[in-house]
Amino acid sequence: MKRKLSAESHEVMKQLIARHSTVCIFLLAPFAIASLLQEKWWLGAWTSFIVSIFAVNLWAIIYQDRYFPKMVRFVLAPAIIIFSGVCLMTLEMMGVFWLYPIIVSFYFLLKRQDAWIANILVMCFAIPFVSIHFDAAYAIRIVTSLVMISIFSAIFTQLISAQEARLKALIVTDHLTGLYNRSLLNERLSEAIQQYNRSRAPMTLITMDLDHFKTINDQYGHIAGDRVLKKVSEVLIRRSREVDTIFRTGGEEFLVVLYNTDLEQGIRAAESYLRLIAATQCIPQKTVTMSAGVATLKEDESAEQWMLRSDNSLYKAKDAGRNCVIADCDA
Ligand SMILES: Nc1nc2c(ncn2[C@@H]2O[C@H](COP(=O)(O)OP(=O)(O)OP(=O)(O)O)[C@@H](O)[C@H]2O)c(=O)[nH]1
Repeated sequence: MKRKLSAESHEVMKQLIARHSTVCIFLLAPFAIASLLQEKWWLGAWTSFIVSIFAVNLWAIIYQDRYFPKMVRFVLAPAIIIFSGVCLMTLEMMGVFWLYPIIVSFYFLLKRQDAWIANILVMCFAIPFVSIHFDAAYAIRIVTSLVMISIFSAIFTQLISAQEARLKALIVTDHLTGLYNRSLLNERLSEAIQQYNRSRAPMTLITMDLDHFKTINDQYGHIAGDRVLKKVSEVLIRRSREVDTIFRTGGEEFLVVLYNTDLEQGIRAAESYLRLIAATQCIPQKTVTMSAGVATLKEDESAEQWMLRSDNSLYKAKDAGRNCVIADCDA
C-alpha cells in the first residue's frame, strides 16, 4: 500500500511543481531581466538562477514525466532562502513584498518539516532586517503578518494532507468490516510475488467463502447477515498475524495473503480460521461455517494464476460438502 500511496503523492507533487514552475517562470523572468538591465547584478543573477531551476524541472516534467526532488530540496529551496535576503538588501521596503509568496511556496515545494525550517531561516533574515530598517510600528506589523501567513499556510496544507490521507484510507477499506477491499488486492499480490522472487520466502493465499450465506440473509434478515460478516472479520483479524493482509473481496468472500508461509502452515491457518468461526456465536442458536481454498505461490506464476488456483480449491471445498479446507498441492 505504501508504494501505491507514495506513487500517488509523487504524482501530486509533480503537478504542484509543474504549476508552481509555470507561475514563477512567467512572473519572475521579467523581474530577472529588469534587475539585470538596472545593473542590480546580485538580484538579477539570483532571480535568473531560481527561474532556471524551475524551468529545468518544468522541462523534465513535460518531456520526461519526472521532476528532481533533490534539486528542489537542496538547490532551489536554499536559493530561494538566499533570494529573500538578497531582495531585502537590494530592494529594502519593496523586498518585503517578495517574502509573502516565498513563505507560502515553501509549503507546496517541500515536506512540512522542511517548509518550517525554510520559513524559520527566512524569518532569520527578515526580523533583524525589518527591525533595523523600519520604525517599530511598521516592523511589528510586517513580522506579525509574515508569521500569520506562515501559520495559515501550515494549517491549510496540514488540513489538506489529513483529508487526503482519510480519502486514501476510505478508498481501500471495506466500510462494513474495516478490512481491505479489492482495490488493493493486485498491489499486495504483486508485492508478495516480488518478495518471493527476491527472498524465496513462501507465500500462501487463503480464499474463503461463508457457507449458505443466502439462507442466513433469507432467514434472519440482511442486518443479521451484516453482523455475521463483521463477526467473521473480527475473527480473521484476531487470528491473523500483523504481517498478513486480509481482504473482503466480495459479498461473503474473504482472502488472506500469508507472507513467509508454506502450504502446510497455510492449511493449518485456514483450518484454525474455520474452527474459530464455527465456534463463534455469530447468530444465536446457529453455527456459521466457511469453506476455504489454499494455494502457495509457484515459481514464475502471475497473481491471476495464483488466485485462480486458490479459487478453484475453494470451489472444490464447496463441492466436497463445505466447512472444509482444500489445498492446491500442485506445487
Ligand atoms: N447481509 C449481507 N449480505 C450480502 C452482502 N453482500 C452479499 N450478500 C449476500 O450474500 C449471499 C451470497 O449468496 P450465494 O452467492 O448464493 O452463496 P451462499 O448462499 O453463501 O452459498 P454457498 O457459497 O454456495 O455456500 C447473497 O444472498 C447476497 O445478497 C452484504 O454486504 N451483506
